[in-house]
Amino acid sequence: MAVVDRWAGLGSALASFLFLWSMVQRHVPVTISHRVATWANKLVSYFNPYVEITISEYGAERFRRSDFFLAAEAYLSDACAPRARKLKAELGRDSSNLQVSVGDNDEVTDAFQGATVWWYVVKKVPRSNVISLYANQDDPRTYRVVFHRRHRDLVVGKYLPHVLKEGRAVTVRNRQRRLFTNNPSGGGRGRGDVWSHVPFEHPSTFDTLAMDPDDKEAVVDDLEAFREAKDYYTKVGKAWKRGYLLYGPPGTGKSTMIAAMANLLDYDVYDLELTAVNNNTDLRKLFIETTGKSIIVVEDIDCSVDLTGKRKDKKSEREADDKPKLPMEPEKDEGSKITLSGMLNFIDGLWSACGGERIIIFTTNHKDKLEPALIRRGRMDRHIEMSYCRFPAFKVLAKNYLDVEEHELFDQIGQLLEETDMSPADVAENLMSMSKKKKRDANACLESLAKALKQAKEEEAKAKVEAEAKKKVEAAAEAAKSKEEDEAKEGSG
Ligand SMILES: Nc1ncnc2c1ncn2[C@@H]1O[C@H](COP(=O)(O)OP(=O)(O)OP(=O)(O)O)[C@@H](O)[C@H]1O
Ligand SMILES: [Mg+2]
Repeated sequence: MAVVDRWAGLGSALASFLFLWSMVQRHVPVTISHRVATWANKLVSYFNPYVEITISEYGAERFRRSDFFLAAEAYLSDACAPRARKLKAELGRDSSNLQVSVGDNDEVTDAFQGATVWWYVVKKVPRSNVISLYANQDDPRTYRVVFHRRHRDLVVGKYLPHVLKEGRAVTVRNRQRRLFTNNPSGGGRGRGDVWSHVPFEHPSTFDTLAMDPDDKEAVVDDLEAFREAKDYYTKVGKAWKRGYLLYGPPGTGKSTMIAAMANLLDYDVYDLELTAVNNNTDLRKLFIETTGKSIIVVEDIDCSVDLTGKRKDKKSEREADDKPKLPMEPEKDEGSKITLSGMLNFIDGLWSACGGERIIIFTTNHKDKLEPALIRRGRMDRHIEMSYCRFPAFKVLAKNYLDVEEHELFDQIGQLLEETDMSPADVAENLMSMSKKKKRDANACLESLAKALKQAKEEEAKAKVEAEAKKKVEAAAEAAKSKEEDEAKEGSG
């Protein structure tokens, strides 16, 4: 501790000064003691050639850790941790590598363009009767950066920006991507509690996603263009975000595609459960608490809440209120009160521009049930249809599941897939079926698929015949009824 040794003498002088100072404070009026304090500061800085900058863990936004503090922490762990004596070890990205950072109350030295900089990590211990407002349960920490005053311009103008840039780069490198889900509204203890998260570890990629190759390429191009388009969005005056509507029958790969998107872009995923959000204000809070480089997903948007924008019939509401309630039945007010306008605000209101680099995805099985305002272009910029498995998509699945690119059954299966609607999930299930020897065998799996397709085709044809027959019976009954009515009219006339 070179700095501290050199100024040890000054330390004891300061201790005597502080004693005298406490006496002065007790007996001298406030204005005079304030002046003495100012002179004392000037005196110390005259003799002390070292300058100190502090970086607090919680800045002006008391509930959120300061970006600069986090960058400094990452920078120190990467560049300076090897020289520190007290280290903290944590699991990093993918839980496979170890992250080492500088321990509390330790000191590390860094060199930058001929200047030496000392970093001190100081933990602030709160007074015992103070209730902490910080989101994190740990006591807040502060970095003290100490350097000679002749390096002031270098440190402020170049070194600290370098720390910020490098620290951010290290954070991105070590980032463990996360899958967030919202906690029920009102259940959290503070702002930091609105989302819970687990590591995001879905293996899906666009290579393993079965869909038409041209459509797939178009989606990948669109995502990559979005990622690079920060300047473009600024130029045209648009918030840097993009909306996707994924629609199609169950098991066609909508959720799988979201995971592939997150893996392609290296983004976090926020899975928003709308039924757990009480009202528009809570919805906005949730949005504010998301970070950039993320995908916000609302699955099955048509089933989540009533977003038709229509007011409910007053009479039916009153009737519902009059019905006797079970003891455990929640009060009506406890339900979700998210409105269409709240949802539209969520997608493209002023708040939605905060942070930038966000993708919002809605999924649905019934696109036609959605309020057109919710999914108009500009809100949901791209509508992607995920449909039943056809031959090109099947080839991807056969390659993934069986490692087979050509097979004598391919023609037959291709033909059947054009004539029958089977979801990729069902096709995949058949490709995973085991042969009698409990070993995955390509021939057996493809035969099982062909058999399932033939069966599905027969069932479809049977259902069609039955539906037509039912239609005919209904039409005949209708005709007989109207004939009877006509005869009755004639009789009475
Ligand atoms: N296009 C696809 N490519 C690869 N695998 C698929 C595809 N579609 C479905 N699967 C497989 O089927 C399973 C179910 O698919 P997924 O959950 O993505 O369907 P979904 O469209 O989201 O269905 P739902 O509408 O019921 O939510 C996945 O785990 C995946 O293994
Ligand atoms: Mg799904």
